[in-house]
Amino acid sequence: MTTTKLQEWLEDGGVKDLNWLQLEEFPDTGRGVKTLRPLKLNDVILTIPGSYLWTVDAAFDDPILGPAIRSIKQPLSVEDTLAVFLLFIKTREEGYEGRRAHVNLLPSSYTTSVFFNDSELEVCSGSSLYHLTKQLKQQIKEDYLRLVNDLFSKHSDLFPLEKFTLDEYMWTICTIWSRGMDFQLPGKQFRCIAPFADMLNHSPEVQLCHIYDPQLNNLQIFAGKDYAIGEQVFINYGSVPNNRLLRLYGFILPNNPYDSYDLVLTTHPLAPLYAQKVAMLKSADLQVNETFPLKLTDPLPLDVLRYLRIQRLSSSEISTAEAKRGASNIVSARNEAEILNALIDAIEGLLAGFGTPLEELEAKVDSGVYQKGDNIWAAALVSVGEQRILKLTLQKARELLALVVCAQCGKANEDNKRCGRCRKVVYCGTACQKSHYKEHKVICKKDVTEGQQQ
Ligand SMILES: C[S@@+](CC[C@H](N)C(=O)[O-])C[C@H]1O[C@@H](n2cnc3c(N)ncnc32)[C@H](O)[C@@H]1O
Repeated sequence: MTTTKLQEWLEDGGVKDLNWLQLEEFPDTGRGVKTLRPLKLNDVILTIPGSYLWTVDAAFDDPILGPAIRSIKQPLSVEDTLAVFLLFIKTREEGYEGRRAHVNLLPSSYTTSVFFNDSELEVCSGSSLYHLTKQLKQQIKEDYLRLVNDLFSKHSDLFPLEKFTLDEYMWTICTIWSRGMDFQLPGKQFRCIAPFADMLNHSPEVQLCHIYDPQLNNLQIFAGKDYAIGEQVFINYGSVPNNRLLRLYGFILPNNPYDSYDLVLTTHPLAPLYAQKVAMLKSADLQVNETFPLKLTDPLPLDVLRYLRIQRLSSSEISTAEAKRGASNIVSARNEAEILNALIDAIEGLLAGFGTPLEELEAKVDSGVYQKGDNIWAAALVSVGEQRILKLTLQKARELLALVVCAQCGKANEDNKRCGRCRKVVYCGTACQKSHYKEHKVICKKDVTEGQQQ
């Protein structure tokens, strides 16, 4: 794979040790970087000077592009500034040899979910990926039209519309999503694309090993583990779930340990005691519009319960000590039953919204109906991952509800007592316990047996 021009440009800028790194096609990850020497954990592999990065500042400092993007009344977003910068360089016929050498090495197409056709996307209908992808496709069109209106049409010499097409804009946005590196610097977010470093693929098995140093103004890549000669070198893109991997990077990791489902909770301003509850949420470190990642390892986080407990406080519960403490524990049996029933209804609704149910999708994936690596296979696995998490959340919510409401009559009393044997259900009294015995004994016995076998 010829990287000579890019290499020469970077070496002119003082980048060292590039001759130890080589681009190569790898079976599972596609093109990546191979090391031609052994590396030890934390060895510096690559240092790219700040002036070689694609950044908002570099776009603004460009003598031709800068004045045009500075002239816009409504400033461009970071993403759009980088997109215009990349497209501008891509369409230049002279000058910018180094940056153009980099652009020429970028993939010509992407497999991020916005490029999926309808039947590929339909496989994961109901998932958060499905909804977000539809929104993003629309958003990209709107952003492109705004750029045409605010920038391209005003500087047609720099941005000829036959080259600055919607398809090119979409390609550029996906370039930024899949290759951009984000860093939290004191007081600001910093986003860049680093030539050559952007050829490194992701592995969750290496340590985080890319940093931007604002003092030295450079980007450094370290070895995230020990490598032998000829091995592929990876960086770690972070704890990214499959729905996000497919949306931003166009690939997934089977059995991804970071899979999650983003549960969005909001409270309507017309809800009773709204102002007081918003204040209570705030003092409990929660926002009124919050997104909670439900994870395989924690499918029902305490913060979801705290949010819902506060949201559903009655006027008499709002001044209780537990509510004031941030509702980490049950506020009242009534409140707990209400929030768990609401949560169960909501999760059942979400699961019913998936076009293909979990069991059917799992069977299809296992039987090889979908070719491994295809878009449709990746979409199916995202749906499987999200549905598995939601089912775990549902199970957890049902288990908690069974510890609050009488298994026979459904009453949520403070003094309901647990079944002395399995301790997984509660009763409001012996009458209910006796009436429920026939039904309960099957599970009660089963749970005790399972417990003994473990
Ligand atoms: C920063 S670029 C890495 C270099 C890229 N493979 C290339 O050829 O230019 C990120 C892209 O690499 C691919 N990629 C990275 N890590 C991967 C992995 N573990 N499995 C499959 N594809 C991966 C995805 O297409 C992703 O969008």
